[in-house]
Amino acid sequence: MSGYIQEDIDPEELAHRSELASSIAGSVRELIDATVRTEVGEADIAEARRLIEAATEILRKDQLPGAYGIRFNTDGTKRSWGNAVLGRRNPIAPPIELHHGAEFSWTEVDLGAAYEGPAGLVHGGVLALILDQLLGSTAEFQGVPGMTGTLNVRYRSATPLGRIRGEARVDRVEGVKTIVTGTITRDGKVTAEAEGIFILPKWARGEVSDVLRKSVGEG
Ligand SMILES: CCCCCCCCCCCCCC(=O)SCCNC(=O)CCNC(=O)[C@H](O)C(C)(C)COP(=O)(O)OP(=O)(O)OC[C@H]1O[C@@H](n2cnc3c(N)ncnc32)[C@H](O)[C@@H]1OP(=O)(O)O
Repeated sequence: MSGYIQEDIDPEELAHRSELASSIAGSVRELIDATVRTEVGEADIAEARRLIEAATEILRKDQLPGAYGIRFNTDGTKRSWGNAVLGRRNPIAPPIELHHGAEFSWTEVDLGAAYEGPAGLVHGGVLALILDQLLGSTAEFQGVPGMTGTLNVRYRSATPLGRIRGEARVDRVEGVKTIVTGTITRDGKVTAEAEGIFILPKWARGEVSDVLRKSVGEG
């Protein structure tokens, strides 16, 4: 599959690049929040736009030809820095950091003004986005990965903006299908429940390498 890239980068250099990726994305994330919440007038907006356009021009000096893809390094690590949920170089990613235990996987993340749907509440699509990745990565970590075939989300109660917790576990495996369940909680209360069916795609069946099958890495 194209988009899966093998690289050989010295771990120290990789750590440095990782730091750079997190720092630039963090700055832009801050900018997004500031943009959503700004009350400044026309002159300040014009000045901010000038500076943002100058920054964009600097970043455009050296660009990938397309999306970031998924990159494996010879040290066994994997990077999905462009991922819309996990990507450490992607400012529209919340970003969530996943933790994997033997029984379940979890994440905790602060969702601020940029993730609003109804007033003061997290957008339902954002919760579905997070659940999709969390459940999919849980299947991947357990060695039974797949593409999302179906994702059902039940929104039990509104989720106020702020710190949420997501948890997921593999419920069962049926051939090429992995059924994963999960929840979103806010202040200890379950606000959304999900069940996902993750299906090993045809192109990966029979030939999926161990590195791809259990290759959870950093976002
Ligand atoms: C190593 C691979 C890694 C993959 C990526 C890991 C990312 C990890 C991160 C993840 C987070 C990010 C996640 C993302 O963002 S993934 C991006 C969003 N998802 C997609 O783009 C998926 C698009 N769809 C497809 O690629 C194929 O249709 C898939 C792969 C889903 C099925 O393929 P195919 O159509 O060829 O399957 P089959 O005909 O052999 O049927 C096989 C079995 O599956 C049953 N079935 C079929 N379709 C569905 C369905 N929609 N719901 C429920 N069940 C379904 C079917 O009845 C049969 O069951 P049974 O009769 O045997 O009981």
